Amino acid sequence: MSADSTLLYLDGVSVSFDGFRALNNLSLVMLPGEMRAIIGPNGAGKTTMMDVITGKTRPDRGTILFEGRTDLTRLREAAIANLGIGRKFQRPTVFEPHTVWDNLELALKAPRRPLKTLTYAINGTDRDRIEEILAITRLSALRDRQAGGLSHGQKQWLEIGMLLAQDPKLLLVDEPVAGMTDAETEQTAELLCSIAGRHSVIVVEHDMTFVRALGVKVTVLAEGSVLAEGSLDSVSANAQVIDTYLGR
Ligand SMILES: Nc1ncnc2c1ncn2[C@@H]1O[C@H](COP(=O)(O)OP(=O)(O)OP(=O)(O)O)[C@@H](O)[C@H]1O
Repeated sequence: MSADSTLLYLDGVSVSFDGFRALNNLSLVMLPGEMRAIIGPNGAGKTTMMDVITGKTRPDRGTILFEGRTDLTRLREAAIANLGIGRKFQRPTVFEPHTVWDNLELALKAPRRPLKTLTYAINGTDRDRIEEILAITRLSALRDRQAGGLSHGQKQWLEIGMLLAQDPKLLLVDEPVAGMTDAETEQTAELLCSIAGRHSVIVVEHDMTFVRALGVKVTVLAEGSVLAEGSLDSVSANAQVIDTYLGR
């Protein structure tokens, strides 16, 4: 596929650590607005893939293009974040002493926004955007609650909301449902489905119930390369995927 119409284009990306190939000729294409689930065994290279996209790790070789033209391998982490690539790590990092609303307001003011000034005052548009994010993340009723008092799942949603406040074009989400209840897991799938389209989303997750609930194309990584790609049903029926990851 030509890179022109893609949001993210990885071609032949390799990374070695002390001679060990964490990514091995990895190629992957994401379209604007697409959500993709990445699965694979421990050590398959999922985190390393996120690291090369966000500039935390430099690939030894290969092409990584954003919006078909920006070469991410030449940019630093902050510059990549400024292009509109947001990342959510596994553990929630919200400002615990602050309220849910204040966390979202702080995120709106954070550096990605060109309007940031010391005299920033919240305007109606920002207020509407916070209301919208509260509704998406199901936190409207908890707006005045201290973030530290939220459940683990609610903290994860708040952090996703804080990333949404920065209006990313691409959101990378690492194991969002680890430690969540079944109900929270289901709600997280709904939340991510509701933001796909407006944002592209890459979700790394081991929880197959959650991946099924997302209902999106799945990429299976193993030994630093793509082992299979397609619907969860099709990759689950793939003999190599069963042998390497899902088990018989
Ligand atoms: N900075 C590093 N130095 C040395 N080896 C590393 C480094 N980062 C990753 N690796 C190795 O690269 C391989 C891929 O690791 P990675 O964390 O990307 O896998 P993963 O698919 O995210 O695994 P998991 O599901 O356990 O999170 C592993 O064998 C890991 O030990």
